[in-house]
Amino acid sequence: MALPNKKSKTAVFLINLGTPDSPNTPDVRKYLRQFLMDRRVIDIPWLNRWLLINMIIAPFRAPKSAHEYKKLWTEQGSPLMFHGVAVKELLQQALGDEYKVVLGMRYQNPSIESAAKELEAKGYNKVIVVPLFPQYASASTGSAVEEALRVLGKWEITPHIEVISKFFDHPLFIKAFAEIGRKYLAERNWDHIIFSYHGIPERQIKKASIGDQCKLGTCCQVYGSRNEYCYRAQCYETTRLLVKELGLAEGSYSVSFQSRLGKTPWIKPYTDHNIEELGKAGKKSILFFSPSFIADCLETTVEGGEEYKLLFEEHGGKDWQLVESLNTNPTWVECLKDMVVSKS
Ligand SMILES: C=CC1=C(C)c2cc3[nH]c(cc4nc(cc5[nH]c(cc1n2)c(C)c5CCC(=O)O)C(CCC(=O)O)=C4C)c(C)c3C=C
Ligand SMILES: [Fe+2]
Ligand SMILES: [Fe+2]
Repeated sequence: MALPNKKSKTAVFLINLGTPDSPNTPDVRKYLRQFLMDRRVIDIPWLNRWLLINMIIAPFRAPKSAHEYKKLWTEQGSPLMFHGVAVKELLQQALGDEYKVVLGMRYQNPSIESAAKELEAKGYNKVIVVPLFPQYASASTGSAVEEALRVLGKWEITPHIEVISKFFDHPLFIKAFAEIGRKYLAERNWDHIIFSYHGIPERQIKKASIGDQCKLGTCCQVYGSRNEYCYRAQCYETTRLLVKELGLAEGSYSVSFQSRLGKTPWIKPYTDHNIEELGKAGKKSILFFSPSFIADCLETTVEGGEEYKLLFEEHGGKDWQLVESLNTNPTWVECLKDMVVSKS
């Protein structure tokens, strides 16, 4: 007997980081608690992490972050969420009926567990897991995949699983970001261009060094099989490809890492230091790319679009322009489709 049609469908499981349910302090606190209790995000012993979260993050950081989230929030909610839902729908249309696309968030809602339940109930037996992080890091992709495998592994009939663990060099990912950036490059000459990526603690780079130990220096500027999973090397490679695609001149741009938390060393150079130095060096206009995010979020709109703009102005800068994220860019949807089809 032939299987019902729906059984032959492939499920596409998009996973993003997640965002609070609302910008109010209790929801932001709940989000930060779940996010930062993840041993891949704050990779210190459990008790130390618990104390840090309950003694510092929950009482002090949560209200401050809620204040930032209020600046980000729109009538449609959090951009990370509404762009995610829109991209899920666009990808579903692009892939057609042979696929079922769902979206789960690593932290808060809709959870990976609830998205997986929807698939299990319908009997999907092949799942393509797509963490929406261009560059692999244990704290982002690694955590999303760990959670997806935990949840999918509990199914009565365990599905065939494919994982797309990185796409920092996918030609359509590069093309999509370049398309958005080109609008601003055509408008005027910029004194400098920054490619800023979410930072991670240096020790997390060391832990992910397989074979050659990353020296956190110029070694990351050449990407290859020896440093395939070095997050910093993937960021430099995304930059190299974007620079090539956009035809930027050497010396007109820099790479740096943003959003650091705590006192331990994070990967360098730091974006805030980079901006201060550029301002002091007399640069008056900066175009700011954030190619570690595929949708606008707190780290692009508020940190990249507002806080860094102020910092630049405080150090003598005049014009600051954030390049918005991929959001619902059609080339980005094509990129997702291409990655899914190649795993089908
Ligand atoms: C130790 C702390 C953190 C690590 C490591 C980290 C890695 C990491 N994060 C992203 C993507 C995003 N992070 C976002 C927000 C955010 N990140 C941290 C901490 C770490 N991230 C915090 C505490 C927060 C919350 C905001 C704040 O209080 O500052 C977001 C935005 C989410 C949103 O709701 O808009 C994204 C996206 C990646 C890709 C990554 C590793 C490479
Ligand atoms: Fe983060
Ligand atoms: Fe490296």
